[in-house]
Amino acid sequence: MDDWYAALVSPRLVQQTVAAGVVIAFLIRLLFSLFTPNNPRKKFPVWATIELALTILIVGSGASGFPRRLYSAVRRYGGSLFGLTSRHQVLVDLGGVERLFSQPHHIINPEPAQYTIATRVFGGQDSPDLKAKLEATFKDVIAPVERLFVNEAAAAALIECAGIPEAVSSLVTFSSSGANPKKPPQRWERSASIRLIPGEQPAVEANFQSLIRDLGACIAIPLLYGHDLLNRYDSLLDDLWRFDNDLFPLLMIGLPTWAPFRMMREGVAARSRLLTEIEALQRRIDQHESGGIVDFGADMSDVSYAALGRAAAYRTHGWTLPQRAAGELGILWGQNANTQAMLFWLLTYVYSTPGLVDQLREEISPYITITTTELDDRENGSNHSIKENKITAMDHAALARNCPRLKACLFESYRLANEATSIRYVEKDTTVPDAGEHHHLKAGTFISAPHSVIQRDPSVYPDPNRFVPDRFLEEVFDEDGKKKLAAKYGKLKPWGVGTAKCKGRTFAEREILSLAAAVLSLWDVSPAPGSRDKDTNRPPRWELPPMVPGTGVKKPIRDIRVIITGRHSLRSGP
Ligand code: HEM
Repeated sequence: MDDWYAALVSPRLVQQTVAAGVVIAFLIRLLFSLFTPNNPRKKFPVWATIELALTILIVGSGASGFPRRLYSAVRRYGGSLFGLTSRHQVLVDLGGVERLFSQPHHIINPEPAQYTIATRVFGGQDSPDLKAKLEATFKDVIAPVERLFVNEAAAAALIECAGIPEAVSSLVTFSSSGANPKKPPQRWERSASIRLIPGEQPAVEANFQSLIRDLGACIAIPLLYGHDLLNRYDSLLDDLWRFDNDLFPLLMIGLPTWAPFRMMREGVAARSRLLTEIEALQRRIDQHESGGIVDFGADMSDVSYAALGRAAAYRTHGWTLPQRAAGELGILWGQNANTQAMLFWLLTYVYSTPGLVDQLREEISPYITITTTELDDRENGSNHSIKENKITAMDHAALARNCPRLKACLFESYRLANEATSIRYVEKDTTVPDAGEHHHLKAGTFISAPHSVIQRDPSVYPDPNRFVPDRFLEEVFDEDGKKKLAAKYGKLKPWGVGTAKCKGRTFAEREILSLAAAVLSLWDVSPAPGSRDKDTNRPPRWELPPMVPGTGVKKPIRDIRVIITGRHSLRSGP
């Protein structure tokens, strides 16, 4: 794992990129000081996105040397503040960032950054009308999401009815002799390029990222919008990931939607399908809420109160259906883009770390009940029976409460793959204390806090490129004074900070822990043999592909091909 990371971030490449970056930054500063346009709707400038990315590259991971010294010399402020202009400052590991970002919105405001993404990426039409509506509605559309996905009791209830045991029991549908005609592939299997491997016990080869990501999304989306949307909109998952992987980053760096290349064209087409379908859903919600006839007779009974509450707020403030669709695309994306990617990384790290799967299985086994049944497989042309394992009960609350090792694995996955950033707008002149210094920020400044800059800093996390979950484990005392292990976030901030901290965090963490625990309990996953393994006849080894920046969580540069079989120790057990 270290080798590929080292290759990816070779010092020469970093130096060249940084040198180019500093030159570009200078030009940006010059251009923007000369032609500072009016920014009446307080939008986060495109150049600030680039400045943020460059700062992470130059200052992140404990980087030192010439590029950092040069950048430090030309920046506007000092201490933890990096940035060339008074319009944007990047706060790097600022001690009081939580306090600063917890100030009321009339001083430090998250809404302008949200408006920027809503219009630059999610398809909202930039206009004084939409800006005014978002300002008036911001709190009312966030509150129902917070009530459902952050509140402990609500998030716990949501996970209980998510159908995780059933879904994970059929993570892959196979029989020993081929696809079972009575069991059509599950929705999440469709884009995983599944290949059945004949043999005594069934096995499949699959693209692990696609499979896990789509499994997570199939669990999560109905909890927000009901089952009908997923059933009715056949290409929902493909469109969502194309939008997330391809279009989102291009639009964030300011490319126009008419840019003449395939990635943009297909990304824009995926986004228009998403917006059309979400708009139709919003119409159905209104019909359902007003007691009228619902289009297609769609079942709206399981649409969440978060979706209904948001729809009510939109109606109150006069949002048009296309405006609502852009607002909802933001939530659909926010619910899935990071959560499902983190689930994939967690499982990949765990399966690829020798000995860890057994440790975790021991930790989670008291909270998951598995039933094994013997299936006669003769109807598929086989002359023996196969064993099928199913989860028949799960204690989700105990998994979240009593499994520190599993949680530590998740925290370590956040550290390696998560790239949370909080962006705010300074509405009133503000003083920022910073280790004895005080910086004075003027109203009209954007401030960004990239929380990931310390995540690979060796002075904070020794041996930073290795997956070492124990670094998040601490000994604590329980109520009876007994020592026990607990997983602690420490300096990690995967959910951002302050008033606009993630409004899905409780649910997201529980979804990931429960799904990961269920997959680990039922399935063995190993790397599929590559062409090199076939040539040399050696057993395949895990090789994690390089990571590239994503839209909140890093992405593997290519999918990982794996072999999935029912858990061996359950098959061969008594
Ligand atoms: C592992 C999964 C997730 C991660 C790492 C994550 C991370 C984040 C981060 C970093 C922010 C920005 C916070 C800031 O500006 O300080 C954010 C905002 C937000 N997230 Fe999440 N998120 C996840 C899952 C979810 C889920 C499942 C939902 C549910 C719908 C959700 C809803 C939101 C919302 C609504 C906001 C905007 C909050 C506001 O403006 O007040 N997120 N998330």
